[in-house]
Amino acid sequence: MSAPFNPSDPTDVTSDLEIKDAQVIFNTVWRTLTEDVGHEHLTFPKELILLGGAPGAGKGTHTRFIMQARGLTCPPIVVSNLLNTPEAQKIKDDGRMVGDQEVVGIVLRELLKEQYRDGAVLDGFPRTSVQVECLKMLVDRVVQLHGEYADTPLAINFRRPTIHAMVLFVGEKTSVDRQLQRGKEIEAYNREVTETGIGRLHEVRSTDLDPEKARRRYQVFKEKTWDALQSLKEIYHYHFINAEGAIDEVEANILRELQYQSSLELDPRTFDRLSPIPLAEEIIIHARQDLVRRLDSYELEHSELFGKVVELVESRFMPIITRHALSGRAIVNNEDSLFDDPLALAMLIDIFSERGFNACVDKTIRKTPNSVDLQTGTIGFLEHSVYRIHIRFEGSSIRRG
Ligand SMILES: Nc1ncnc2c1ncn2[C@@H]1O[C@H](COP(=O)(O)OP(=O)(O)O)[C@@H](O)[C@H]1O
Repeated sequence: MSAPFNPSDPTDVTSDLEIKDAQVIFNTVWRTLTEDVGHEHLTFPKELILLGGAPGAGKGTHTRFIMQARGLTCPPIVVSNLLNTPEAQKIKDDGRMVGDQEVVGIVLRELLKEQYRDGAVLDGFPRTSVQVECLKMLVDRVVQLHGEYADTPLAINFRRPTIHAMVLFVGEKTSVDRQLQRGKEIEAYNREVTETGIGRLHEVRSTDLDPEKARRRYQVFKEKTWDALQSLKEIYHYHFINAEGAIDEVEANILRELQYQSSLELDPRTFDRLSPIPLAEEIIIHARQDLVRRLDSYELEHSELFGKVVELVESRFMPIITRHALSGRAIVNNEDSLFDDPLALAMLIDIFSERGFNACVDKTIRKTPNSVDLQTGTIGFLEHSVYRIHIRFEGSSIRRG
């Protein structure tokens, strides 16, 4: 799945040395994990959403929204919260980055948890080009496991992984302003907790309180993380989000990016099975032209029947529908034998569509007893069809004078 390193490619920012580092780190982490949990428990999420962006870009703010959009209910994995040893804490306080081996080890172990089987959001990984290389190696291994377990009872735990990289972009000024704003918000919140004794104190990053440190964090992001995130573009579904705007604008940008992409996400066998069924957006493209063609063919080829259906709509349906003009909903029952011809029903639906109504028909068979065999006691029934037609349209918004 990962592209081989190509030194002549200017977009390939990873050096040979970093790849070697990554290989050593990844192999060490993978070996330890395999020894600890066993090969058949190396079950990683089916979907990984990698959330990247400058500090203050809004990763934390938008995580819940992104998870809802993807139907994920497990908690997000905030990588910096996992790095909570005293040494890591000191490094974070200085606005620097924790070592790759520690990060990769912790992240991979976390991803094995059952709750992330369908998908996980990783906030803040990968942050360096070595971490990107480790991620690629992880994905390659997971694809390999998918192949190994394909025709076994464990296949469902080893589905082909889908990787989305979502990068929220903001410039330095916004990044620094928002980090400091977050610092102020957390301080105000903590003051309230102290005064009222209600709630739990939140951790304040020292970089969120000091403009110089906040700027340094942004610089570290630009120098180490930005290119690493860019390199994900070549290999995974990459979503670049302009996150400079207001929260609802950013959410709209995210939603636009995360449109359903089943051809890329589903297992190829599942996709093949579903592909004969057209997508909704495909069938609506020519819907209007198709309707016009059908109506003209009714007029030209079945004018007598068409005339009768139009006449029936006018005399029997419209008076009832008109009475429901406020609500925009009417149900009309009809037992006319005209509709025993399926073409008449098709005409009815098309006539309503052309005039701006939505009609849908429910057919039931009504049985009326009409004879009894006195010898056997068997009752004979007369059957006839009843059509219940549900009509919807945009009702009047003016309800009172
Ligand atoms: N689009 C936005 N407009 C205004 N403020 C925002 C926006 N996105 C995030 N914020 C604010 O910026 C601060 C940092 O956001 P956060 O989500 O913690 O960033 P990150 O997780 O990327 O470091 C928070 O105070 C948050 O309320």
